[in-house]
Amino acid sequence: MSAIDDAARLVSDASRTVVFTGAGMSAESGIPTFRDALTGMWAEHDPMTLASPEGWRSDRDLVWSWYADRARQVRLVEPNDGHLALARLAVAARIDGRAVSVVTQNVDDLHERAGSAVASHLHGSLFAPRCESCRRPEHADVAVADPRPACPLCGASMRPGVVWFGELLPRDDWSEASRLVEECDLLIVVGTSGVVQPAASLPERARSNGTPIIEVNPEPSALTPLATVHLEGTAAEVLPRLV
Ligand SMILES: CC(C)NC(=O)[C@H](Cc1c[nH]c2ccccc12)NC(=O)[C@H](CCCC/N=C(/NCCC(=O)O)S[C@H]1O[C@H](COP(=O)(O)OP(=O)(O)OC[C@H]2O[C@@H](n3cnc4c(N)ncnc43)[C@H](O)[C@@H]2O)[C@@H](O)[C@H]1O)NC(=O)OCc1ccccc1
Repeated sequence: MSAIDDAARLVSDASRTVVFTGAGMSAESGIPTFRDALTGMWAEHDPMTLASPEGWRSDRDLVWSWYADRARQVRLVEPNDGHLALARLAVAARIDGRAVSVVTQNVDDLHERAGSAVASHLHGSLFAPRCESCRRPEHADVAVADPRPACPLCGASMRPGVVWFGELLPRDDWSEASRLVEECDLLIVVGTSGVVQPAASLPERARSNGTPIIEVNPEPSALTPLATVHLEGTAAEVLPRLV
């Protein structure tokens, strides 16, 4: 039996599937992966600096503009066949009482725009700006505002609603993701290099529970050794073949 047949059987036998996605999931929509995020005018910046509290404190305008640029980019693209296949998988599963939950590291809204209910945005969202002081949330449209807006309530600066390196993950999203992975009977890992913690510990937890893992990635990743089945291909090519 081929790897795709093995994977398709695991998918059809599972009753509680979790799909854990990274930047590779959105690559075919035209959103560069994190490692390639710095193309064009941002090429001269270090992502870890831009995506950190230190980077923010040293240049709020630069960091805000980077995120506003990324939010505008996401609004210009569409979910790809991989996103659409996952939404279909969840609908098909729900019909016969099974569950498919999406846990993502991505800060774009392409899963939602494809029709998936995202159970957990581990690293926040480009479209959830909030006040850096009173934490007052603002409308998604504020995320693409340039220049950087102030909080209408306390006058402090708005900040992107993402999780920066060195920041704790949103408690509810982390506990929901941990619960779903603990209880799942299949984990599908799509388009992640598996190097960012604590997110990358979730597949390790599934593996230690003996849960089968399907990995979809054109390259080997840090998570490939954990995979029961590694499907060497892209999200938009492979996922439709699992539905
Ligand atoms: C780099 C790493 C070593 N550093 C960390 O993990 C740090 C520090 C750390 C904590 N614990 C540790 C333990 C050990 C070592 C380090 C640490 N973690 C943190 O800081 C976390 C917060 C991490 C969250 C950071 N925010 C992001 N994003 C939001 C912002 C933004 O987006 O700007 S992370 C960001 O990068 C990550 C990128 O990874 P991937 O998604 O995997 O993307 P990547 O580009 O790497 O890979 C793409 C993959 O797709 C594949 N691919 C490409 N095309 C396709 C395709 N078409 N189809 C399928 N696959 C494809 C490629 O082959 C590749 O494999 C994503 O998670 C993304 O969200 N906070 C924290 O732990 O707080 C408490 C604490 C605090 C201080 C000290 C200790 C503890």
